[in-house]
Amino acid sequence: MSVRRGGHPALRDIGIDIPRGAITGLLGPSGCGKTTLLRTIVGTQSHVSGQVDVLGRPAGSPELRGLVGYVTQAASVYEDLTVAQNVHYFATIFGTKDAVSESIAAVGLDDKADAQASDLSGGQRSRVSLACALVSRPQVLILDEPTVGLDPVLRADLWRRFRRLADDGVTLLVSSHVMDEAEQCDNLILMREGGLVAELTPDELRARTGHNNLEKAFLALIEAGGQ
Ligand SMILES: Nc1ncnc2c1ncn2[C@@H]1O[C@H](COP(=O)(O)OP(=O)(O)OP(=O)(O)O)[C@@H](O)[C@H]1O
Repeated sequence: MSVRRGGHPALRDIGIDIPRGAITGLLGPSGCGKTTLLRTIVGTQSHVSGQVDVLGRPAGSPELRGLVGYVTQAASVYEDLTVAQNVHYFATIFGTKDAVSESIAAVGLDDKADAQASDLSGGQRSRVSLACALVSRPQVLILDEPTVGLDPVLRADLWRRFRRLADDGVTLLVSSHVMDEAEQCDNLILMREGGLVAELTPDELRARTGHNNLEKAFLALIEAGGQ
């Protein structure tokens, strides 16, 4: 599929398969089209040509709403509500009020459940957004740079939670700038300037480039034009 944004091509002839129950990392330089690709899969992107199917249905189909969770790059929370009220709001929409506590616990915010969102740090707000996405118990979780602004301990903790979700059968697609996070992924989609550079595992990336360090491997692949 291809996407035009602002009259210019933002994605060009992308053809990928994202495996179920695994963590797929989406990596590439700023502006290469990562968010556009995520929005296309969620079904919120206009000017898409070609075909995008999610769980066997066209992206954005009404039946997919509770099945696909999306956490945008900027935390989207209601500042005048508490953490619990934010998550409860989405639980009400999806009919999953029994999942409120487990979703707040899953992002490590139990002790902040009654705090007003406006009083939280940036990293805590991001985690509220994630809890709101988890509360529908989605089968597919689309995360746009979910660990930006988080300290290394919290980052490692979130990646452990992502792994547990994948082990439970959830399909995760996670965009990142940080190549050490690529290490945590089962599969990698590497992009550049709206195009697909490669679709491979971290080990395949190392083998193809001869670099053990994934950052160096990615740069080598980019310089070689994805060949
Ligand atoms: N609202 C918009 N209108 C027009 N063009 C846009 C819009 N948003 C993004 N673009 C363009 O689409 C292309 C892809 O942007 P996108 O946000 O998908 O990149 P990205 O890889 O997610 O970047 P980053 O890592 O910086 O978030 C860029 O060339 C950008 O200028």
